[in-house]
Amino acid sequence: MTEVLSFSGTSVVRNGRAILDDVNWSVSDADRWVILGPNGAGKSTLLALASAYLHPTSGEVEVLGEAIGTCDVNELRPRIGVASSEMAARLPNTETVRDAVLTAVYGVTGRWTEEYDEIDYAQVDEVLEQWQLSELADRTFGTLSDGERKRVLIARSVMSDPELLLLDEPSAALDLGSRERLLASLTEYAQSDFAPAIVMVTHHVEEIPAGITHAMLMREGKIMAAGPIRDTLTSANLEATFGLPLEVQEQYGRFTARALA
Ligand SMILES: Nc1ncnc2c1ncn2[C@@H]1O[C@H](COP(=O)(O)OP(=O)(O)OP(=O)(O)O)[C@@H](O)[C@H]1O
Repeated sequence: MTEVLSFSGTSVVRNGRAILDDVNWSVSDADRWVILGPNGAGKSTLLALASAYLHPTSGEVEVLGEAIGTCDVNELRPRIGVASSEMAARLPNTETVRDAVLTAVYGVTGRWTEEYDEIDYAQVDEVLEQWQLSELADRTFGTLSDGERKRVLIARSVMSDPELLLLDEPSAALDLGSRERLLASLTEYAQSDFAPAIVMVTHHVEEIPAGITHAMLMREGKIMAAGPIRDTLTSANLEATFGLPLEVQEQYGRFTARALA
């Protein structure tokens, strides 16, 4: 097992407040993590560190064996796949689905004069097929439904065979059918031998695909609980994290949670 993420004593301070507070966490290449926590808990800040877009105020962050602050992030970032709403906002609406995925090879958005090899074209076709996008390959990004856009973002994030995959709310705002189809694809991907380490953020336990192995619960910049998912995603831990009595249930590797009356 190789360690792909290591946080030790990591804090991020903004306006005198620790928005991430003394976090110690490690992710190995076989892990698939979900991060949950109330609004403002620090989940996006954690992902920004993991994607090498933010430096800690104190403590250390190592990503794929490179220490943030001393390494060349431009060499590191292409090794990390990121699917987030920020990435969606950067993709031009006029870009075709094929090019929106293909341009991940150079880490750019908006195809211009870059040259691609046969192997890139073969790879893009394979990835589009894997994420059920082949029929949409020539459609422009701006004409897609929310569910289709989410698929494009994930396809793009896996296009260059990343060593670490970060998914920020991959199924947020999807209708039930689109969510379930996306979760089935994510489950298949997460359980495949070629998948990298995965860290996904979500607001709802119902949006955790089967195949996720570990969970972290955050509140006010701190880790409330972290470890193997069944040990971590307990009613007591969720109650402490979200501040109300909650009951969590698991069936067939999927979770549900509801407030206790
Ligand atoms: N640049 C900044 N300056 C000041 N405060 C910030 C800054 N960036 C984030 N914060 C604050 O840090 C806290 C954590 O933010 P973060 O976006 O990481 O939370 P989150 O768990 O992702 O929240 P959400 O679920 O709402 O997306 C929030 O209170 C936010 O307002």
